[in-house]
Amino acid sequence: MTAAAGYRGYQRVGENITKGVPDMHEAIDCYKELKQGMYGALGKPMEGCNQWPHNPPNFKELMESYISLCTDLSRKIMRGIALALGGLPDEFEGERGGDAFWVMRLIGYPGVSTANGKCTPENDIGCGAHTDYGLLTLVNQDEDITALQVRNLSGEWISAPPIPGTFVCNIGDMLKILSNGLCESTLHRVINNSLTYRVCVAFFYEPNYDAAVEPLEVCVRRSGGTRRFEKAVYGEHLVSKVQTNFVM
Ligand SMILES: O=C(O)CCC(=O)C(=O)O
Ligand SMILES: [Fe+2]
Repeated sequence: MTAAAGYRGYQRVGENITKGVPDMHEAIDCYKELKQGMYGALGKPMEGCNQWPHNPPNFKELMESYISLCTDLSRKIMRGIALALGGLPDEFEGERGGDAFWVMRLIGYPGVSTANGKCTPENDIGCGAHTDYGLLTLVNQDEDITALQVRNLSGEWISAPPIPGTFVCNIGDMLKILSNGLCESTLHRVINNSLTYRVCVAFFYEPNYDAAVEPLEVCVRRSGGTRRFEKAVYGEHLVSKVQTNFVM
């Protein structure tokens, strides 16, 4: 994983940083591949090819069909969210999300005994508190380990235990802006206190890379008439986050 590779590929345990603190996880990061020069200077930092392991040989093919299924599912969920917000079903299509960018992280969290060399749980932070950057995240987590926590409105951390056969869906920063705060981008973190290695596949469904994201009129009306957020360019938001996420 290097900046030159468009931040794509494998990162060792401790290489990912959240708010200055190394995270106890390893990961393979993939992003929708951008055609060279497609978004000019805005796209440059994220240009590169995904780095798929050669073993197992069908890995790339399998992940690409997973990405395609997750993209279709996310698009459908976003249509439902658009209706729930009082908008049209295709509110998140066209210039906002018609060419949705995506991110996928295959994450492994060491069990406590290997993470810190001791056998007693020590609350190692697998992934520090953060909000996701885009519209919607589909979190596919190991079914037998509870490690993901979300912060509720009272400021308490509560567990999001895995429910077999389901995804946990996070709302991202861009949906918070578009909905003028009617949807909250929930703060969450991961603490793997189990003795077992935990695997999570997180699929992030994002706006178009160059989308200028601002509160939808219908959401401004429904939330009292005041625009709570300035316009943000998704690609700029992503790059600013990615560039502070790694020690290079
Ligand atoms: O491991 C998890 O359950 C969530 C990971 C996560 O929050 C992220 O990668 O943004
Ligand atoms: Fe997250």
